[in-house]
Amino acid sequence: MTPAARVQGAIELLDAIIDAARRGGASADRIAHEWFKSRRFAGSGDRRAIRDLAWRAIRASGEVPPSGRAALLLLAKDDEALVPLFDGSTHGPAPVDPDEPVARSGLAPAWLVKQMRASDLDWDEIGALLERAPLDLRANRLKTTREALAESLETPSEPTAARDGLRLLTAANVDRWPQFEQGLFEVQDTGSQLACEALGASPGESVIDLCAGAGGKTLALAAAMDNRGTLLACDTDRTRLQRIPPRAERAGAAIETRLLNPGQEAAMLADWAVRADAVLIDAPCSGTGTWRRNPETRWRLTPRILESTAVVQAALLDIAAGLVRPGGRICYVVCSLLDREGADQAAAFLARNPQWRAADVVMPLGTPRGTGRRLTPLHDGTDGFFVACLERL
Ligand SMILES: C[S@@+](CC[C@H](N)C(=O)[O-])C[C@H]1O[C@@H](n2cnc3c(N)ncnc32)[C@H](O)[C@@H]1O
Repeated sequence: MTPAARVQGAIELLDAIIDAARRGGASADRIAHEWFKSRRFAGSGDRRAIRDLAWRAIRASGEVPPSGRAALLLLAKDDEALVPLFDGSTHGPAPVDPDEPVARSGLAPAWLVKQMRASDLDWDEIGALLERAPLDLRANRLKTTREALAESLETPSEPTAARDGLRLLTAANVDRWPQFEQGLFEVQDTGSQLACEALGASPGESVIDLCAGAGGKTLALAAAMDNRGTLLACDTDRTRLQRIPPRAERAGAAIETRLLNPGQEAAMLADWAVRADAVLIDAPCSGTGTWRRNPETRWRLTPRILESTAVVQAALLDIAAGLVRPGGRICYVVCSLLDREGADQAAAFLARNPQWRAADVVMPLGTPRGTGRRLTPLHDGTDGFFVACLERL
């Protein structure tokens, strides 16, 4: 493809991403995957260039842009090399009309920026949420050590602050590596690894991962527990939960799964009432801490979504409280940097549950926030997280 055709490709891909964001459709990653699948003529260099341009444009536009072309024109304002590629050539974009719309640059929708500023995030912190994320691995201690894994990799890496973590120093397609097939590692952000460590799950315990999704954190808990004790992964999303057994098999991890019906979680976990040593709640949230990976999700959030998610978060905390034995604990985690979803939720839980207290969040990174700790890309080089540890008296 010519450079101009790549720009036109990025415009068309962005149009599909913008449309999905407006309709609440598939994620940008999924759309890009499907888009390239139906355009086999694009070689790997074309794909990389088109994706790179599209993601740069997503990062630059704080609000949903009027069109893919308007988003690319925003990039062209600061990138002189792009302007001559609007050349009207056969597969390239039409020449620029000085009166046509250009997307507005910005970090996020105004209402969201306001919430972030109220959560004490300065402009540098918000800006860092839109930078590129590094690629972190977690060595699977059920099968190897991080030192042995690092030595076996052809790509250079360095240890992270997480117990089993490695950060790759160059980009790589890790899911094609034999070490991945053998279950020697998982791809997992350092912040996510630290959130799992904060639960302090140990061998022999009875542990629930209440919002396990596809099991990213459950696998880390299984490794911490050395497969001894009981580890139950729950979720209300069947498709996600179904991904756990094959992943657990590859990792050699012992994990039970249980699908929950929304609104009936406590009843469906009645056999676990007041029994768990520890419950991890990796609650559904706005995902403001993961914009480095999914920058278009900030176009999808609304105050109403934020409020309804906060209601679910509070309910999950109360459900978890009914599962924990006296002396047991909850680790409440959100990949969000908004206090509404993090520190305020933990504080509200403690206010309505006098038989619970805040415990220290044992973590080598982060800064105190309310009764918990906050990890941010700028301060800690991780995705953004809030983590609180709560203990039943
Ligand atoms: C942040 S994601 C979990 C990610 C997962 N722990 C991981 O590390 O990959 C939040 C999950 O909560 C689940 N969820 C939403 N409402 C729930 C509920 N009422 N009970 C249990 N899980 C719920 C969602 O389906 C989603 O998979």
